[in-house]
Amino acid sequence: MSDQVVVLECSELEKVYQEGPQAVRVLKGINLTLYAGERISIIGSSGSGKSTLLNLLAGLDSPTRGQVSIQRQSLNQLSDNAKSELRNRCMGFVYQFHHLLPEFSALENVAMPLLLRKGCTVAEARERAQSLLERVGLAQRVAHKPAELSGGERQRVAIARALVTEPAVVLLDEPTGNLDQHTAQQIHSLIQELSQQLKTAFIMVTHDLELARSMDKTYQLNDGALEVI
Ligand SMILES: Nc1ncnc2c1ncn2[C@@H]1O[C@H](COP(=O)(O)OP(=O)(O)OP(=O)(O)O)[C@@H](O)[C@H]1O
Repeated sequence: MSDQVVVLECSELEKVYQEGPQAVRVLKGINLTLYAGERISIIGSSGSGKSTLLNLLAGLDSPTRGQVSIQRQSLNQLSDNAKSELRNRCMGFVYQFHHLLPEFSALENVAMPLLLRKGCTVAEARERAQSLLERVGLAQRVAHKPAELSGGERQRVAIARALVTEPAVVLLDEPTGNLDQHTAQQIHSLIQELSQQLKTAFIMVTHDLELARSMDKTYQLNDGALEVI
């Protein structure tokens, strides 16, 4: 990598789910280093632990063993509030389902992460949201509510919302998984274009091998271990 600043690191990450008397060891010692601007994808069969891994990397769940650091800050040492603050400051999220707030317009949904920050005025948040929506091709849709948008447009709004805070890393969990093939292809192109233009690091979980291969590095999660393929 040309830029060697580490934005996210995990070491010996393990996750065991207790299913009644049975322990299910889903992740068995994952090591990963992500550099500023690096774009990686993670593939793996259903149930291999991809969502579990993303949740741990985001600090939304705690590992059984091992640790995750975001910008050199170990999540194990942070309170839930501090983790939320770190997520808002450093991370963006795109899920298979858009999770937009139905009663708010596209512009308001995209501005929301900035409005949750101290020190950002409503005018600044709206201006930045407008600019992001233009960037994802939705200049004509800013006032529409989620129900008034197509599936692809809603996913574009979700991508704009993930990027509006200029996060160090964006986590994407099956971003094209809920779209028809043609729309998935358009969102695929948008993610490729934005991820190449921005300095943001991307971690994308996908079943789409072509999309996975468009990232800098592709990992496979297999039997609890992560390997580059
Ligand atoms: N909260 C939980 N309690 C117990 N087991 C869980 C829990 N969450 C996930 N699992 C189990 O852990 C394994 C990994 O699940 P996970 O959702 O991470 O897989 P995945 O690779 O994201 O799958 P998919 O591609 O189908 O979304 C599965 O066997 C699942 O049943």
